[in-house]
Amino acid sequence: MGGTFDPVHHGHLVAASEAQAHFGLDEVVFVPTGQPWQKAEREVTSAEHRYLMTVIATASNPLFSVSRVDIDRSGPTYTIDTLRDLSAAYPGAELYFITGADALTEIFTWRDAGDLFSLAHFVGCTRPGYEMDASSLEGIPADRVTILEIPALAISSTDCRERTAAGRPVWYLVPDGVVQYIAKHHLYGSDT
Ligand SMILES: Nc1ncnc2c1ncn2[C@@H]1O[C@H](COP(=O)(O)OP(=O)(O)OP(=O)(O)O)[C@@H](O)[C@H]1O
Ligand SMILES: O=C(O)c1ccc[n+]([C@@H]2O[C@H](COP(=O)([O-])O)[C@@H](O)[C@H]2O)c1
Repeated sequence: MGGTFDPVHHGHLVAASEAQAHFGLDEVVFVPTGQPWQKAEREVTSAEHRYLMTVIATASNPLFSVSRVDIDRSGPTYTIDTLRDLSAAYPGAELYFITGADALTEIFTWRDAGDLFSLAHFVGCTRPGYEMDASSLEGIPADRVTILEIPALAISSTDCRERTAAGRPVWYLVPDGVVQYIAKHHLYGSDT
């Protein structure tokens, strides 16, 4: 599952769990972005903080792991590179790239988009507030994409950051350890 995870929240974790169960995946690898070039206009928290929060959030699930491939590669993060690196790390594995339906509808703006579908099956998880326009998926080979209906959790990293900055709680929106990590490192303008 690719994401900026700034911070990781329960919407991400539920999407990963549902995809794992639906496809019977052996493992879900969370891949925090290094430099999310389509978010270049905004400030993104350091990759190490985002990586560590993702490790904390996933630590209790034996089927979840976190990869550093995107944060250890310099330059903008492109999924084509992510998938090539993961193919090399997991030779012979059948890869599923899990993302939100909102991100999937943008896939033809991604680098080398036409080459992505030979490397992985794409899973777009439904997300409250995002109506899926089926026509945006027309260019994807039908056998390489699945829209997966998941329990609706209207949580976003943006809202978690804004709540923290305003001194409002993010308990139960993100895992407990992530709440504590945010406070310990004074992320997102938290003052405790
Ligand atoms: N509540 C959610 N339900 C389903 N999918 C989600 C949810 N939140 C995020 N995703 C998906 O997870 C992937 C990684 O998300 P990302 O790290 O960008 O989080 P975000 O909450 O969308 O962040 P931000 O608000 O900072 O843009 C994206 O493909 C996104 O669509
Ligand atoms: O490959 C690209 O050009 C590309 C452009 C935008 C987003 N992505 C990937 O889409 C995933 C979700 O991204 P984001 O920014 O919504 O967290 C993440 O794995 C990104 O690396 C990939």
